Amino acid sequence: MTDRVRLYEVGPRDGLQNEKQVVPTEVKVRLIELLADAGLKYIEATSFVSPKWVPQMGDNAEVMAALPKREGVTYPVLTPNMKGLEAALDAGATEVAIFGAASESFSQKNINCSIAESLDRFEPVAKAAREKGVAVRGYVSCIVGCPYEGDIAPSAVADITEKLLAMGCYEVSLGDTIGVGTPKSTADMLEAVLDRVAVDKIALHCHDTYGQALANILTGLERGVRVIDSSVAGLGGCPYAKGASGNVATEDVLFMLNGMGFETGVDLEKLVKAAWYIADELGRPPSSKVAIALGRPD
Ligand SMILES: CC(C)(COP(=O)([O-])OP(=O)([O-])OC[C@H]1O[C@@H](n2cnc3c(N)ncnc32)[C@H](O)[C@@H]1OP(=O)([O-])[O-])[C@@H](O)C(=O)NCCC(=O)NCCSC(=O)C[C@@](C)(O)CC(=O)[O-]
Repeated sequence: MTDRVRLYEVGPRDGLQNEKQVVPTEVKVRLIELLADAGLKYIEATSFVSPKWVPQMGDNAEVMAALPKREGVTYPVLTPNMKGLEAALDAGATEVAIFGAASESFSQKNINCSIAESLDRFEPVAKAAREKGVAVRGYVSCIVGCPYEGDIAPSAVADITEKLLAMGCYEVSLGDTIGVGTPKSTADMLEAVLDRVAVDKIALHCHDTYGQALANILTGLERGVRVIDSSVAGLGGCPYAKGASGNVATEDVLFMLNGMGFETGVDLEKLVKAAWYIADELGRPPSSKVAIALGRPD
């Protein structure tokens, strides 16, 4: 049996949230269509956060209303609190994500509360979502380094991961928000987490700021991680983490997984088409090696 990896596409949300220029709703929706055409089954579509904090996601309800209806495709959205959850449910979300951090300072900057307060906010969100049959994913930011505090203790990542799972998250995505991880720090962090949590509950979410993402993902794959977050064309960055530019590009991850014989169900050629589409819309080339190497499709 071929080993499967689930690619969880974050381009339309994590990828675009930091864009300074307004990206029209129809461009976001067309991107999502192209990603679904490429075979991606999890496409994080938008976030229900404060439009004052992240204006680019202010068209969340419009994006949700225009999503392509595709069998077997899930469009998760971020919901930091009950207000976000209610709006997401009204917009028809079937999967939501709560997002915490292993760093106190990052938690304050990103969601305006401490880690403990964030968990108090997430608890009712997770409960209400699950009561409505809506799946809940968890995120932990700053798994190896924080833009404000520097190195993060692996035990802090394990602590919050356990708490998010205890709240009913079906999996927790571990985010190297500013891409400072290396295979050594990623391995140390994973060792602490996997000591307490089953590997099939864990996803990796690597930013490629320092060119380490593929190596860090490989470190995760070698330890049994089989869900990888990535962003088409290498779009991305968190507005509350200076230097967080560039999620690992989905097409770079896919090229590696194909070469290693992993099954993903994603078509590289169609994915590269999506990468060039959004790059052209943003007026700059994709920041992924693979999209550049394969070139703009005819
Ligand atoms: C969390 C809050 C809302 C707290 O923000 P707050 O100011 O503490 O919230 P509040 O409850 O005091 O409300 C203040 C105002 O915001 C409104 N409000 C309150 N909640 C919502 C909501 N859900 N949707 C829309 N509006 C909302 C609320 O109605 C009120 O409006 P006002 O009365 O002033 O007009 C704020 O800090 C926020 O929106 N932060 C943005 C966080 C964010 O989106 N960050 C980027 C995503 S995380 C990420 O990228 C990392 C990740 C996941 O990819 C993994 C990784 O790479 O590490």
